[in-house]
Amino acid sequence: MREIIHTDDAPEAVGAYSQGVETNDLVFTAGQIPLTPEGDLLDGASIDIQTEQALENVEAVLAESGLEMDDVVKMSVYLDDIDDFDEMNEIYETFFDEEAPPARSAIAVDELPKGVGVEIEAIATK
Ligand SMILES: C=C(N)C(=O)O
Repeated sequence: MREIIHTDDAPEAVGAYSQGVETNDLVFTAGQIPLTPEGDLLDGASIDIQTEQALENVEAVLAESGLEMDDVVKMSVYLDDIDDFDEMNEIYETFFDEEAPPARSAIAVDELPKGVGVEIEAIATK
């Protein structure tokens, strides 16, 4: 089983990908950038605002599958600038149970789509 997830509560894809894909037991979100569901790109915003929007988008895609952030098993965070790591973490941690957050990778990359500062994706279990 492979089911495409789509919700108006997360932004439309900016390329040839689905907002999320559901399999029997797992939900994979696309990398979410700080783009609002209405299509406003927050590329000039501070990294905490960008992180919050990206995570709200992840949350919305998961919600379409009936899942919550506590169902996430692995997060991947891509930063345009590793100096944003601490500021990203301050917002990031507010989205999860502080005793049992998911596994995570946080990686600085050369560039991100649309010139944003952060892109975040999740793998969640049903
Ligand atoms: C933003 C993306 N997830 C992409 O371009 O693949």
